[in-house]
Amino acid sequence: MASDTLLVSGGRALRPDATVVEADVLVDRGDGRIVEIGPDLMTDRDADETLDASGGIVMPGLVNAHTHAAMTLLRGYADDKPLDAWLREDIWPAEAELTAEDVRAGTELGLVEMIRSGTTTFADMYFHVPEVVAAVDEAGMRARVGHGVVTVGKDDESARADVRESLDVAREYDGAADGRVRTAVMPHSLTTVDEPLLREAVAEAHEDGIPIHTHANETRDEVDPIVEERSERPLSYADDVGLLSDADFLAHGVHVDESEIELLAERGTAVVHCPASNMKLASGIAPVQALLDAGVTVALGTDGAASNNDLDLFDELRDAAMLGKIGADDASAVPAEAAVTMATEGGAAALSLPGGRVEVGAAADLAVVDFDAPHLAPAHDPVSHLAYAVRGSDVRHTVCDGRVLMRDREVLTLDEREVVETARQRAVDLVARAE
Ligand SMILES: N[C@@H](CCSC[C@H]1O[C@@H](n2cnc3c(=O)[nH]cnc32)[C@H](O)[C@@H]1O)C(=O)O
Ligand SMILES: [Zn+2]
Repeated sequence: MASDTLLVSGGRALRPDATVVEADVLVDRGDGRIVEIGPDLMTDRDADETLDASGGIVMPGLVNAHTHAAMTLLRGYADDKPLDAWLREDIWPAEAELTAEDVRAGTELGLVEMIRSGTTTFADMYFHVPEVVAAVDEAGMRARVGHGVVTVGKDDESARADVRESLDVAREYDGAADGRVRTAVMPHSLTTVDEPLLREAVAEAHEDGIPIHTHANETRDEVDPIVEERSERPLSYADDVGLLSDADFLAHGVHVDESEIELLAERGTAVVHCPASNMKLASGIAPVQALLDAGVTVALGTDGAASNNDLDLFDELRDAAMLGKIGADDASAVPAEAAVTMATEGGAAALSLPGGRVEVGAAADLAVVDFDAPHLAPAHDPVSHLAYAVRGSDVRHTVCDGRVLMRDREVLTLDEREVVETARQRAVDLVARAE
């Protein structure tokens, strides 16, 4: 029996087989693991800390497997443009003005938003990574973080410095925040990092057991030049560069053909589907059901708040199920259970991080979702609701690594008001500098 316990009592637990059972969940706060799941485990008095889950569903904390958290500062700054113009005309010029303090403030805003919508774990590609790590440490979340590398348009020296920084921070911060922070080397994409440096970065990272995370096959404009120049598909090029290992994970995978889907399945490389970003930038529709059918690990991501425009993964769940059906021209494609699995277990698997399952021995990363709201009545099938009707604001408590990050909708680890105010101010100043 654990000596330092958190009891999540009175709710119904979503099990890995997608069944829902009336059960308390007992957590060892010492090692951050689930020690027991079952009815009436102990009285509230016997536990060191309790969370009331009555009327709610205890599910794995959601995993946002691809985002740029600090981009909350650019939420609503530039909309209604395709990827390339959006990045070059608006986003990159604004990002050039970002300071380390801005990244800290924007990241904290993103983390507050994620905690409030039941996300415990995320992957972040940005810069000023030490600030991102400090924010994750303070917030109590779990993350795989990295420095995004762009080499196009840079002289050789600054291109090399960008690669160096990505490798250096990945080595330095792996295992930070009591092990809740892991890292990856993050070349921005197959077209924004030149081949020789891409090869170097991948080889060095893998030599040290560090995974690669990159944007891949996001738009047709990005795929076509690779096909023209190399007479091969982008993921065949990626494979040749060595970045399709089973620890690596790719964002988007919108324009992948059958040969690329097969390649992903063979290599064990995960894809992070970002349906809202793909719709907003009109990037296309990822063949999610085909990826699942082939056995590819599929996770979900919001992408940055400037292309979404929020970090609520429940929106992503719903969008993934909806868009998956339109994409496959089949209403049975990407069913509710598959969407929920992508947002939880799929995410944890893609990022090679603990969590994603409510089961004994698993990391105590949990979201308790209130089912009292009118839009969740009646509840014929809780899994259906999680995919199609629940909103992030229905999350009552969020727990990561056995620690309560939000209780009764109050974030405990960050000062929500202060975080929002600071981010607002910094965003205003940032935009003024960029214009
Ligand atoms: N060190 C790099 C920064 C790369 S961070 C990752 C980048 O990805 C950008 N980004 C955000 N969303 C997307 C997307 O959907 N596709 C491609 N890039 C994106 C984001 O704005 C950020 O510039 C530099 O010197 O520019
Ligand atoms: Zn992205």
